[in-house]
Amino acid sequence: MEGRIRKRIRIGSRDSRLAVTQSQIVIEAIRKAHPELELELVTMKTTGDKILDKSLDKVGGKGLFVKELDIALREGRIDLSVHSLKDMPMEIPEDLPLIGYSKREDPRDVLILKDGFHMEEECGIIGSSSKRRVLQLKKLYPNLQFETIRGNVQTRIKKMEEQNYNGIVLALAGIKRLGLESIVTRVLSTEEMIPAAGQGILAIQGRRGLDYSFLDTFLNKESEIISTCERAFVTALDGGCSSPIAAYAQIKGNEISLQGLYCEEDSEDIRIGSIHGEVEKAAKLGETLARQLRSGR
Ligand SMILES: NCc1[nH]cc(CCC(=O)O)c1CC(=O)O
Repeated sequence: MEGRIRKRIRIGSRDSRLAVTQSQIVIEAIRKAHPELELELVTMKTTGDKILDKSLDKVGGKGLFVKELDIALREGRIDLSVHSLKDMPMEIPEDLPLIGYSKREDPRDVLILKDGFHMEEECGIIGSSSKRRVLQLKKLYPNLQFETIRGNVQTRIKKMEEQNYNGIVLALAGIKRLGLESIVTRVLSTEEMIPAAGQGILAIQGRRGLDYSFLDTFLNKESEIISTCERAFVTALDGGCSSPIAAYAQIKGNEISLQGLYCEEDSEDIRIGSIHGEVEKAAKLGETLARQLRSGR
């Protein structure tokens, strides 16, 4: 043996600041557990990053933020990719399985308001292109109007400051990872605003056949169960990432509870419900709640 074998691992990421920060969290965790590995970050723009002038619903297609990374993974240009679970399509290609999940960061959404604007004012424009967020905020603040806003977190904050928006809604997880907590006006509780399935969780995607045991200390079993439950709910409702669906699962001991929200496309009929049971039944619980909400119970 000629000294220490250096194994190089290339980690693929979108090139937004949040995506890179998230990938660095994973890189640091691997580095700590396996200092012998050589880790390289490979960033790339995805279709979803390139098309900024349209609402995602209009662009259509699923997995707009993952396709380029999938191709790089398949071609062996990267060895794993780091994603926000929330952005992952429900169907994952068989040859590019999800290897595992991070511990969940705070799953709540936050309001970021322009200086001097208060939600109770008679009117105001909130920028959001998420039907899930708009539906739930309309209930809380019927006085407000909503307009689509696109771009990564940085871009949206800038658009709010420079354009005709009085505020925006973002995930606290991303804001925290970027160290931007100081711009948050109000944190919305998970009852006021049920989060998106997977919000706050990072998913690691790999190539079938590769050994990912170097990730073992990073991966979180609870997040895997939570993902199973929340994504079973979304899948059973046939929803992609732009459908008005919310799902939030929590584990306590051997019990898992799931809060779900579902709204038939282009209707105002918001259905909210919850279910709980043993963690072993995570997928079944998600499917059952989906069926109950869809049938109107
Ligand atoms: N769709 C973009 C996206 N994907 C994941 C997050 C936040 C981080 C997370 O949920 O882990 C964000 C930004 C946002 O919604 O504010």
